[in-house]
Order: sequence, then structure tokens, then C-alpha cells
Amino acid sequence: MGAGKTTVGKLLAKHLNKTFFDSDQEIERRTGVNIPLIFEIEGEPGFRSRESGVIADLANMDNIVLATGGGAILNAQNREVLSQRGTVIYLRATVDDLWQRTRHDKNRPLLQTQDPQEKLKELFALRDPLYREIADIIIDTSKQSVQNLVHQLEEKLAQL
Ligand SMILES: Nc1ncnc2c1ncn2[C@@H]1O[C@H](COP(=O)(O)OP(=O)(O)O)[C@@H](O)[C@H]1O
Ligand SMILES: O=C(O)C1=C[C@@H](OP(=O)(O)O)[C@@H](O)[C@H](O)C1
Ligand SMILES: [Mg+2]
Repeated sequence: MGAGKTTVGKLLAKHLNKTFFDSDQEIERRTGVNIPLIFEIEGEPGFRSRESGVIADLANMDNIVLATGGGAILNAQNREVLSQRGTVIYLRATVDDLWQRTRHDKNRPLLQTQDPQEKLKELFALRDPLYREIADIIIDTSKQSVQNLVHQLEEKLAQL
């Protein structure tokens, strides 16, 4: 959360002339409600099930850039679908960057806790190895503008 998937993904799609999708936005479009309300009504398991459905559907499409939610990596089926069907980019960020980029946003239910910094630290420890497991490209986003990241990604993609 806060790595820049939605922001960088959207600009990357524009540069590559591909259609952009974001699994969270697609869930919101399909349900007509926002992510916090889905967590409130269905809990994290309900949200994860919707997320897997959306990722499986979108992975059937060609010529797209898909930004997932940060927790999509937790599910083995999602990892399998993403690695089989796509070129997986891991936008790596420090816990401090993630905190700075998410601290004023109330739309991430998992961070609405007493100690969101500790939560980000926990999630990073759990998820970093899983992202590494399927990433084709790993890019460090610290102190880099979104524009700059997109240029670097275009170069790295061309080299694959
Ligand atoms: N490289 C970056 N440098 C500075 N701010 C960034 C960078 N990438 C994203 N942001 C900002 O961080 C916030 C979270 O980005 P977002 O794209 O929603 O991340 P994610 O989808 O991975 O949770 C947004 O306000 C975005 O503008
Ligand atoms: O990391 C997570 O578990 C989540 C990340 C969010 O997406 P972003 O990574 O785009 O913030 C969103 O899917 C939901 O709040 C859960
Ligand atoms: Mg996002």
C-alpha cells in the first residue's frame, strides 16, 4: 500500500499504449460501493474473494496494465495467474515511504489501526518475499518521481 501501483500503473499504460485496470477500482465498479464498505460488510475474506475473481477475469485480457491491491500477492492462485499471464513488476518502497504516502488517506481499511506504521512493517515483512517470488522486474521507488519510474520501467521492459 502506497508503493505507487495505481499511480505508476496508470501512467505506464498510457506510455505503452495499453488499457489500464486497477483491481480495486474494478471491484468498486462492479459492486457500486467503495473498498472500506466492502471490508466493513464482508470483512477481509470477502474482499479477497472479490479481488481474486477480478484478477482472474482481467488476466484473460491482452494489452493491459493491471495494478493490483497490495494484498493480492498473498493468494497462491493470484500469484500463479499473474506470473503465468503477465510481466510482474514489483514497485519496492521502504516502510517509511509507504507511511508517508498513505498517512493522510482513509481509504485503506487495514491501516485504520492504532499503529499504522507497525502494520505497514508487518505487511512488508510478510509480503516482500512473495513479491520477489514472482517479480520479473523489481524497481526501487525511493526518491524517484512517478515520471522517472515510468521511463525506467519502459527501458527494463524493452530489455526482457
Ligand atoms: N514515486 C513516488 N513518489 C512520491 N509519491 C508517490 C510515488 N508513487 C506514488 N506516490 C503517491 O503515493 C500515494 C499512493 O500511491 P498509489 O498509487 O495509490 O499507491 P498504491 O496503489 O500502490 O497503494 C499517492 O498519493 C501517489 O501520488
Ligand atoms: O495491501 C492491502 O491489503 C490492500 C491494499 C489496497 O490497495 P493499494 O495497495 O492499491 O493501496 C486495497 O486493495 C485494500 O485496501 C487492501
Ligand atoms: Mg492502488
